[in-house]
Amino acid sequence: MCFGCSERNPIGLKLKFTMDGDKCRTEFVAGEEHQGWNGYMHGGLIAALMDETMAWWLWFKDISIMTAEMTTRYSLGVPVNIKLTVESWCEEEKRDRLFFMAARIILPDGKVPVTAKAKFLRIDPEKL
Ligand SMILES: CCCCCCCCCC(=O)SCCNC(=O)CCNC(=O)[C@H](O)C(C)(C)COP(=O)(O)OP(=O)(O)OC[C@H]1O[C@@H](n2cnc3c(N)ncnc32)[C@H](O)[C@@H]1OP(=O)(O)O
Repeated sequence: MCFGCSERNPIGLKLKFTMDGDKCRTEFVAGEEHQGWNGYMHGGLIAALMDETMAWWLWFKDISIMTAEMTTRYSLGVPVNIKLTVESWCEEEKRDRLFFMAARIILPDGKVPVTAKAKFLRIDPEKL
């Protein structure tokens, strides 16, 4: 019952993903229950949105992974109650095992308040 994408997780984000060319995308509207500071989305949840969108890029290609490392750059606050677009893509792959991924959040006016980079390692799907 994934916190990011399961329809059955009662407190989950219930994200749905699509692949468009080399990008994986989802949309999300944060509510007041997702706030940190008043009116702004909690940074940990922003990271979760991006982690999940990068993981799904790999999942669409049938690659089972774990996040091994992630860096998030918060340049602007992310307001609640507006539609966010989250995009991810793969920047590099090493030995068919280590995937260098990137993601960004896009606001309705085109501003990019947060970007992330992460390393994902392929794991044996039987271990999931
Ligand atoms: C339906 C779809 C649902 C999708 C849901 C996705 C959920 C979102 C994704 C997540 O949030 S996953 C949860 C958060 N992540 C974790 O809990 C991961 C915890 N860590 C682990 O399980 C292991 O450390 C890991 C699987 C990442 C790696 O363990 P391994 O035993 O497979 O690897 P090992 O430590 O032996 O390292 C293998 C190689 O990778 C290298 N490596 C490990 N960590 C690295 C790193 N951070 N950066 C670069 N290289 C790294 C390591 O040096 C080594 O290089 P060599 O092969 O050359 O020796």
